[in-house]
Amino acid sequence: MATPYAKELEVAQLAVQRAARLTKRVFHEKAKGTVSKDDKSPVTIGDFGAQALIIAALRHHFPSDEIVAEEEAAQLRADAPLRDQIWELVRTTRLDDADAEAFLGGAIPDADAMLDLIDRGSSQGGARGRIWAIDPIDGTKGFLRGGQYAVCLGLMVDGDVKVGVLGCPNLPVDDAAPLTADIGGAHQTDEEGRGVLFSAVQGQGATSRPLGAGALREAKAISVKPVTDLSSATFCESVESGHSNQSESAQIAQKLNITKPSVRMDSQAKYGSLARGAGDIYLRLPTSKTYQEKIWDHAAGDLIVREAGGQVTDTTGSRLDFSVGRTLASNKGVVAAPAAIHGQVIKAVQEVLGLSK
Ligand SMILES: Nc1ncnc2c1ncn2[C@@H]1O[C@H](COP(=O)(O)O)[C@@H](OP(=O)(O)O)[C@H]1O
Ligand SMILES: [Mg+2]
Ligand SMILES: [Mg+2]
Ligand SMILES: [Mg+2]
Repeated sequence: MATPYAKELEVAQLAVQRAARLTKRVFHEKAKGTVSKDDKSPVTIGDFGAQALIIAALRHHFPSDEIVAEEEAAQLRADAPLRDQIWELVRTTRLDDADAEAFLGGAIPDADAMLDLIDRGSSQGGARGRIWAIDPIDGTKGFLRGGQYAVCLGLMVDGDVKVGVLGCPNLPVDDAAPLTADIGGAHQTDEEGRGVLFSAVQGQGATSRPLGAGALREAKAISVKPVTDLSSATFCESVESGHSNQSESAQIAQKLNITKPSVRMDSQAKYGSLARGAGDIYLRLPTSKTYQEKIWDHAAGDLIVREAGGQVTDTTGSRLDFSVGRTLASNKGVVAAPAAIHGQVIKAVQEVLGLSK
């Protein structure tokens, strides 16, 4: 019997790898074609281009699947120079391996087809059927700042995440590298030391491998690091204070007798770092009463950490619920940690947030 979701996994890994290749080209450009969206958040030509390439591969293999993706093409339809800049990137980005490129369905025919592909990510999500969640660049602010970012893809079936893939071009390849926020000294070029592809299928464990430019590289099984002494634990959180309450996380760390300062890192690279034992705890504490986390910001990372032996819940201790639409409308915040200590962390979170019963 074939391994469940083997094809979805392979398509997702290669699609993320190809999209990451496009984002790396933009990362090294001075001009990233940044425009701001109606919610004042930034988006670059890399976000749009990566979304087009990923959706092209998904449509080729799974044409009747639904897609929830962060970006939309409306702004591009009214801005021909921006559209053409993105089209040039998309047209010229492919995997080095001809078989892998052909497997993804080959080239997008023209700029209009590219816009239509980007707009295929408008599903409202929900509890029924096969729905992909795409964050073409998670951590756009990190991407613009020269820090960490991630190309994120998850597949939900009836609201339950079955496949998760994260491409992290700026994380060290070495799973044992200590967790640092910066992207490695100037000596580390892209090729030699950076770029990781994390993936997981529900019930089949989690892996990491070097992010390649062609066929998939050799994978290794990964797992969270067992924490014996909480006071020496490393906890990570957003760089952006607008995305997570950093004073509350400091209070929680204090309650847990954690002495090391937090590692502030953009994007779902935090989930990947936990899954391979580089970080121990991830705290994402609400900064507003009304903000609802997007499903594309968490679907892949949630599965990868849980398949690596971690536990991921919101601040009340409930699992993240991906079945209610484009947002985690029934959750508040995120707490991720090795399963053995998650209960202790949640207790401290609830005391500081005043949620304890
Ligand atoms: N008020 C808020 N609270 C939590 N997350 C927020 C937020 N405003 C924006 N975000 C999300 O935070 C994501 C980045 O997370 P992190 O801080 O861990 O890097 C952004 O993803 P994008 O960069 O894809 O837009 C965005 O979706
Ligand atoms: Mg965004
Ligand atoms: Mg995001
Ligand atoms: Mg994004």
